Amino acid sequence: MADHQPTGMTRASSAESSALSNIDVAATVAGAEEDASDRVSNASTPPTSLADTGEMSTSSAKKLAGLEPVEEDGGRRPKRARAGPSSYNLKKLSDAQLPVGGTAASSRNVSGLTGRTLVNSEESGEQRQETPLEAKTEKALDGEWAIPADVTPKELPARLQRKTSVKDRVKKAAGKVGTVLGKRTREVMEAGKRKLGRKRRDEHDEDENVEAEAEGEEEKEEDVPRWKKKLDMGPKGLLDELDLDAEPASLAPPPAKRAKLSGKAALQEMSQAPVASVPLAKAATASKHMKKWQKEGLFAGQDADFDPMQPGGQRKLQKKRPGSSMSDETTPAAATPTKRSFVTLPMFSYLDKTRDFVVPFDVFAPTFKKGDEKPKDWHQVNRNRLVGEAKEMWEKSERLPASMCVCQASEQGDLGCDDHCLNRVMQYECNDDNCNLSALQCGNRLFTDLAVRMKKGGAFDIGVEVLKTRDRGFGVRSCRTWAPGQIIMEYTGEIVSEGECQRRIREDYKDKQCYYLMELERGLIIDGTKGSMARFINHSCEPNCEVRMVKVNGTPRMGVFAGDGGVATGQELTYDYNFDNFGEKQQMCYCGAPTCRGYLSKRLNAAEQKKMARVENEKKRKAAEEAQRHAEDEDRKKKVKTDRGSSWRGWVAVDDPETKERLKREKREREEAAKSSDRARRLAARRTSLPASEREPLIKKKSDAKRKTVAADEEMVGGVGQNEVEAPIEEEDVGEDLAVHQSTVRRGVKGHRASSSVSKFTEDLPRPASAHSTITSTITRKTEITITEKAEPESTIPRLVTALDGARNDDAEEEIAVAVKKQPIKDAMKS
Ligand SMILES: C[S@@+](CC[C@H](N)C(=O)[O-])C[C@H]1O[C@@H](n2cnc3c(N)ncnc32)[C@H](O)[C@@H]1O
Repeated sequence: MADHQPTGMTRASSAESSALSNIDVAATVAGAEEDASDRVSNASTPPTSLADTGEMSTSSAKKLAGLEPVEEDGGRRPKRARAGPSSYNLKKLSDAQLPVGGTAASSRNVSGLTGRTLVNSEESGEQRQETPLEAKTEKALDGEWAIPADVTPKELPARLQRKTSVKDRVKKAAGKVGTVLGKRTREVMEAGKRKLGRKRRDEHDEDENVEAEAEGEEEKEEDVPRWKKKLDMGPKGLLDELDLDAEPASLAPPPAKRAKLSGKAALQEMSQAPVASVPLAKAATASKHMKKWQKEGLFAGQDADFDPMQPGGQRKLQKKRPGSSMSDETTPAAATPTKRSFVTLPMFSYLDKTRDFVVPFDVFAPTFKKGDEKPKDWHQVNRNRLVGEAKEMWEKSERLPASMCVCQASEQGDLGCDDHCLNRVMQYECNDDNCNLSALQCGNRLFTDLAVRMKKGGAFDIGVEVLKTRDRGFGVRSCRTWAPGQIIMEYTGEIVSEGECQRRIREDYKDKQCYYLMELERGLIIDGTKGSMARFINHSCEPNCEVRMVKVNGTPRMGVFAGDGGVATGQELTYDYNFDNFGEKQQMCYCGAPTCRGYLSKRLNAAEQKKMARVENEKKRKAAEEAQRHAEDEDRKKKVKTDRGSSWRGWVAVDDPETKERLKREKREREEAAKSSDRARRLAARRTSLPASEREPLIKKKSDAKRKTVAADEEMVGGVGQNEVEAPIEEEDVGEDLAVHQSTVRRGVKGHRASSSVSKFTEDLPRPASAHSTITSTITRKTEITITEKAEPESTIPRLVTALDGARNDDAEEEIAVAVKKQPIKDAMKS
């Protein structure tokens, strides 16, 4: 674009080059737009809203801008111009009168009239009288704004260039969201108009503003009329979002709380792995209703080019000191801003460039939530303590001479002392005595890094938290990312001897479900019962961490390091326990890994694994065979069932010990019943062969009240008929065989009580289907039978039965019953 634009062109470009200008144009009703173009062509009335600002403002502004020739009507605005929207805007004004040594866009001053504008006017050689207002304005403007004409836009101070970029960005953004923005802006405009009220008042306000501007004062927020604030902000703060009114850094008033970062700085900050000592950043604005923002969290610990899925990337990271606080902040590698590789939210890049954008605090907060269960009986101790004889053992132990590594500093800026470092191989941490590299160059000072992080003590420095798992007790979750090989924490506790450890298992921890014992060195064990958070790390057969011993200044220490794949935010930390089982019973493993060994057991070497695989295969083969057999059995059973018809109830699973036992019992009972029945039959047969006189009464009634019942029962018994009465009770049978006897007798009685040497017995028996069923149904009831003497001759009962039988016939049933009632049974028997 040329340095100077024709009037119409300037306005057009101004409208294009600013989102706000676009908005204004869009907000203007179609008719107004037509009018505007008319006005441009006539050059009598400027096509911007400036034209609507009334006499004073129009004249002064136009003159200032050098855009307006002589007004034909003496400064009075044409009527139709008045009908346009009252969207006077300082930015538009400033855009309208640009450019010096660059495009309108590149030199727009968002604060309104610029010193540059005035200088340009002069430089352009316009011969006109400087008005008092112009003079006043020029005087008030900062000298900094007077830019020599030969300065190209590229040479402009950064803050001025920034304006250009804001404009460009806004233009771009406005173009993208054109329709939405246009619609919203129209709404904003309408809202503004409604608020404005009467036009005259508007004009008055606008004039005031122009004057205030001309005073050369920067537009302070409090000075801006309320209507303008509303107009600019919109009801939803739309324009504020776009930050169009941003002042150049040097001119803007100091921020309320925190200086805004430039887009580049913000990008740089975000792209670097924050080490994180500030869990909660201060609110971005002074308003207490504003959301609080967390400075880090989601990407904490994540280097910009960290991608665990890329093996190449991992190696690269491993070469640097991975994610350590020192590497983040001080190493040359970390100081270089790197490109972010993670996927960002769609609007992120835009916000990132224009705002101090931070991750909302509640995206991932490493804190206990209300109601989360906390571990009990945990005495946290973050450093090792030698206990008992371990102390002496430690003092007596042989100290190896300090090794010296020969690593060289990397020319590419990567960290030295990598996997080939002699100290590293010997599990020694480098220090100034055993390493030639400086702390910043050496990659084998992980415990030193850890100490720095722990000293900071922020939530993201610690970076892990204890949480309850579903099925494995408590576990440890990561609240940030950890690069491969990075130290996460130290496993600390009481260092005890092996003997003491055994004693504790036997005595102190005999009722405990979990042990927190970890072998440190031969003969020395760390008991993490009183120890660090690392004691809560669970086992996995496919872990994401490893636990290693490192000698730090000669002292063995146990560290938890991120595995080869790194650890992502929110993952549970796990390592392979390689469990030495203290008890007989093996613990089931619930790690859920595809290659889970099934138990918390020792890791096997190759030969053991082979053997194990063989055993497993054998097991599988057997299981398959068994399944096959089972399927065949099922088929067979099905076939048999169908062959036998529908009444067949199926086989009994004799494999079941309970069923087996039941079947045996039932069989035994059946046999015994049959035996008793045979015997009863035999005896009955013998009894019936005896004469009645030889039969002695066996049963006597206890009381009169019972007599009837007994008699009735006896009668019923008799009624059953000789053939069915098969239950003489033998002397030895009394009591022990009573159940069998009763069941075979089928008396149709409800119950009997046998006293004397006989046990009590009550049973429901089915009524006999005999010819006397009508009678028996009337007399069936609970009966007490007393067997008078144990040593009753075996023939007594059959005799009694016989007696009744003898008296029995269909016609005499009632009489017999009555007769029995009236006399003692003994007599009845005799008679
Ligand atoms: C050192 S503790 C780990 C912390 C433990 N979860 C707690 O709540 O204190 C080891 C015990 O955790 C349980 N555990 C750890 N990893 C497990 C896994 N993968 N499957 C089942 N249990 C596990 C076992 O009971 C084991 O004895």
